[in-house]
Amino acid sequence: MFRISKEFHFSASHQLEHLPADHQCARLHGHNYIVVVELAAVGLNPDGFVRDYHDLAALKDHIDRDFDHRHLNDVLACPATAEHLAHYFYHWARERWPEVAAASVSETPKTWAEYRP
Ligand SMILES: Nc1nc2c(c(=O)[nH]1)N=C([C@H](O)[C@H](O)COP(=O)(O)OP(=O)(O)OP(=O)(O)O)CN2
Ligand SMILES: [Zn+2]
Repeated sequence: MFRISKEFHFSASHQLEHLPADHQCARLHGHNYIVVVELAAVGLNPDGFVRDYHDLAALKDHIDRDFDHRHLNDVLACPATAEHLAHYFYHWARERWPEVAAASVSETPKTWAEYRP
């Protein structure tokens, strides 16, 4: 199995309003997010790729347009946790590229959430 991944960055605010008021993440705050999308294939295409990294430019465009410097509570229909973001980016990418196997989101240098069906 071959696996490739590409990383995307954006900065955004969020507020986890469902958490208790004394939880720090119930306050308005922001992160420098990292999104990693992983693609996998048993064989390579004639170019020797799982898929050309360049094909993933549409995800960068989507992130730049709809996530970067946005308030994520206004973007997602569910609480903007790292888990929900990973789930969202997995499905967005998988609808376009069948090799997509997982998506991960980091909010801080110490935390990662992954969605992998
Ligand atoms: N499972 C999850 N837990 C938390 C999420 C999340 O999306 N999924 N999000 C938050 C906050 O939004 C934020 O990310 C704070 O994370 P935390 O690791 O607590 O950040 P700190 O920098 O304060 O961490 P310390 O190492 O404790 O300083 C919270 N939890
Ligand atoms: Zn946060």
